[in-house]
Amino acid sequence: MLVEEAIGLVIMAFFISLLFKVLFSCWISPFLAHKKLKRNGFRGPTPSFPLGNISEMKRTSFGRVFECLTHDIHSIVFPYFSRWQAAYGKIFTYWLGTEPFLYLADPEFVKMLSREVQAKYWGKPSVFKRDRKSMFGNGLVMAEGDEWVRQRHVITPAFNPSNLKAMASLMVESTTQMLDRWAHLVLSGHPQIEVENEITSTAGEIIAKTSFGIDHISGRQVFHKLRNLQMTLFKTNRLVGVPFAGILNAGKAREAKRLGEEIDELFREVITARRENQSATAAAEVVLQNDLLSLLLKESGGEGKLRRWLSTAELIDECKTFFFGGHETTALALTWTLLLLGIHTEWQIQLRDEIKEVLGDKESDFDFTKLSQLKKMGWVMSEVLRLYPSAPNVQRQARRDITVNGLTIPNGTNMWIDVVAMHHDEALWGEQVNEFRPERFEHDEVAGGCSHKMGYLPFGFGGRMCVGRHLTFMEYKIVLTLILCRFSFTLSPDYCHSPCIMLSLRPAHGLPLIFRLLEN
Ligand code: HEM
Repeated sequence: MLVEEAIGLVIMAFFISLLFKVLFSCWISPFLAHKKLKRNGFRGPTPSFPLGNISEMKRTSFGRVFECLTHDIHSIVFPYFSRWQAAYGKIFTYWLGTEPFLYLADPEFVKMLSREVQAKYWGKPSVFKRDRKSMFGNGLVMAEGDEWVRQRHVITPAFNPSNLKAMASLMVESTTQMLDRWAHLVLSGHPQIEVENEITSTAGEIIAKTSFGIDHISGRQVFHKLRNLQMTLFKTNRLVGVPFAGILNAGKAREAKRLGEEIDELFREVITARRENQSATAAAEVVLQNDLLSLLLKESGGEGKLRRWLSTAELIDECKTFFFGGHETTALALTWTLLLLGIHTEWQIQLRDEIKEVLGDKESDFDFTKLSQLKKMGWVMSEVLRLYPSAPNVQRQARRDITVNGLTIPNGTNMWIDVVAMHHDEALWGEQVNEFRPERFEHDEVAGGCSHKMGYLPFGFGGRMCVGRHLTFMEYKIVLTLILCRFSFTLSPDYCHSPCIMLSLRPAHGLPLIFRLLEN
């Protein structure tokens, strides 16, 4: 009898402690954090627990088609932030489930924050780390502290322009295959092409080739599984930040986990084969492939904190990070560029003239080391990333209490820097803020004449700024040059303007363009 009573008491104690934990994480802890943020001077829409402000955020115009082709997109893609900005200004708090977020669209505040916290001491929101674990693992995007410093030191040299140059031929190869397909379609009487999918899969192929090589059979399988994983994760309607919400999507979560494990296993094979190959050819100091994985494998040595070496598990996470961080962002920059050039055909002519002047007449003789001389193309890219930034926000998490301008941001608060809002802020850019005017970058290549240097952040800021941006510059210029040399294009009447956010900023209904082959 005594034993039974004891067991009963243990079970009861277990359930009481579980109940307390649930109550604490779903209600007490968020309630205290909410009070603290209010006490520290931050206002914002009232949350309900455990959903926070998610209900209002779900009421978006996702997929709605806009009659007029406006570039004034902030209230389209972030209607809830736009409403809350009108009520609370450019700095306010909101809640994703039980996670507090500080919304920032004030460049001066971001500048002060950046001065206050060095890159190494920034956190990345734990809630997103958990949610996107199968995509990024503990790779560079999610790493923090000394781990981040070590990874960044090993990875940065791989993105040196001299290393990247060797990848130009991989980019030309994939792009040419895509353009041959387009030429065939045009010649067979189908000049209308849906370019978003085309560009995204070509950019996926380019990033896979430049990151880990896909000629090897395992590399190709990894590429297809990575694409599947992305579809699985982002087709799910998830309640990020809401405790136990994963249970509602258990099937999808299991599928993502399974795909993640299969991808890791395939990468392990690719990496093991490379390591074996590498040691076999070490004496001859041969780099077998011109990709990032080969360069990272070459970067080894040191111990402890200064260990300039990535384990197989770390290399797997970095390859996944490059794939997910690098291909859609670049593909969307190109897609939005084609939209804008399809409308502003005078810029197609200007860019073609520039290509002729810098690279000459013959595509087969192009010297891609001269890409940096394509200045106007650089302005076009910057202007496209201003109006339609592929990465629409930058995220951080406080790892200690941070005081800025007399306001204390409590430890653990997530920060959401709204890049779309700052890039469309009339107070920063003037009356013509929503017009496509690449020439604004002519006399100010870095900030396009924005009245605050932190008002233009397509690649983030501070020490955590995008490590892959030079690869993007190169890929963007190569792909666009090859397109412009073979085709002229206009926007199809079938295009439906509907910018939306699905992790990145994309056209919800794709981008159909009408192509015409140029005579050489
Ligand atoms: C148009 C193309 C791209 C855009 C708009 C973009 C944007 C960004 C942004 C906004 C960040 C966050 C910066 C911050 O937190 O301050 C970032 C980080 C990062 N990006 Fe990119 N990116 C692009 C292309 C690429 C490519 C091609 C790669 C790699 C192949 C890449 C790899 C990374 C990595 C690894 C980080 C994490 C850096 C760190 O935290 O130290 N990105 N990117």
